[in-house]
Amino acid sequence: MTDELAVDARGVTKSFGSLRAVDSITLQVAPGEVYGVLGPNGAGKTTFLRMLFGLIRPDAGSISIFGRTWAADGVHALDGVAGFIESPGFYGYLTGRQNLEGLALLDGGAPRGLVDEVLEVVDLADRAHEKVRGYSYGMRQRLGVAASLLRRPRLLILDEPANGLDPAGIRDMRALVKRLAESGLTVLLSSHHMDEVEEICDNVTIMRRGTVAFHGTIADLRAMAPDPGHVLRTTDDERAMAVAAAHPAVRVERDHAEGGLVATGQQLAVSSYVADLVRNELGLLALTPTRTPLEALFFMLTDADASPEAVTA
Ligand SMILES: Nc1ncnc2c1ncn2[C@@H]1O[C@H](COP(=O)(O)OP(=O)(O)OP(=O)(O)O)[C@@H](O)[C@H]1O
Repeated sequence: MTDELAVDARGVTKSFGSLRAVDSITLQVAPGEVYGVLGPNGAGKTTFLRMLFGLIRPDAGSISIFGRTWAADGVHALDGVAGFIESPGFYGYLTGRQNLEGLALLDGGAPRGLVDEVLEVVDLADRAHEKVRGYSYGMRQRLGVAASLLRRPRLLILDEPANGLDPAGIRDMRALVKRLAESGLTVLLSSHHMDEVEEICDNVTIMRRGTVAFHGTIADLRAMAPDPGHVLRTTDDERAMAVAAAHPAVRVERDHAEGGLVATGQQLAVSSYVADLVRNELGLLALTPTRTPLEALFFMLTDADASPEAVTA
């Protein structure tokens, strides 16, 4: 049954006391796709993933994974699923390889060569003989992925795999997820940074206070994104505002918090405004992009004061 949905979650709800941490989430992940669950801290991402792993039970709704459910299949609902919630734990006094060998033994032993193979996939083969306590946070996260791969999963669930990583660590994790997806694995990951997922995910669900604020493809999301904004510093902001009157496609406002101006509009319109500033003999001290359009949209969708209605592209 290759065309069965990897994840089919419908109306999944979970409350803790009076707090509805996950409120009627419906989400489908097709086999082979990389799916992102995005949201700010406390949006309910981890609670949702914990329900997928059967660590907590939903109060309402249904979850099936490759057609299996907890109700009908018990622990077999997780056949073919691996991953980690929050950070994976390892023995610091053992090497990366020893940790994996120990885990493989607990699972009934791994076929010959599998530990080497997964170390290779996560790019830790040449560091596998070192003790894990000397590993960077990014290396531990990748070892966590290696441990999950020991089960030869069809679906990998990763809770904020790039959280706490430096830019190089984020780049490596992103490259790893891409490689895994190319090998045909289905990946469901959570994140609270748009830029972590926009390059690697096919579909995203953006969560806000337990509910779906957006659901669709990254391309759909890009189409909805607002115009890019630029922080502008000039030698005379007063005159720069006056020049803006001739450029109705560009919105120019004072940045009261940081000083200077913010010019918002399509790239070409902003360029023509800036050229006009130079023609008017205004000195241009800085022109830097503010948030990327997708980041700006993410903040709009998840902002506490934003409209709670879901947007489905
Ligand atoms: N076991 C629990 N008991 C009580 N409240 C909980 C429990 N687990 C989560 N919550 C609350 O549910 C809400 C959603 O938390 P959750 O951890 O799912 O969010 P998240 O999107 O994963 O956030 P983060 O990015 O910070 O991990 C939060 O308000 C959290 O405090």
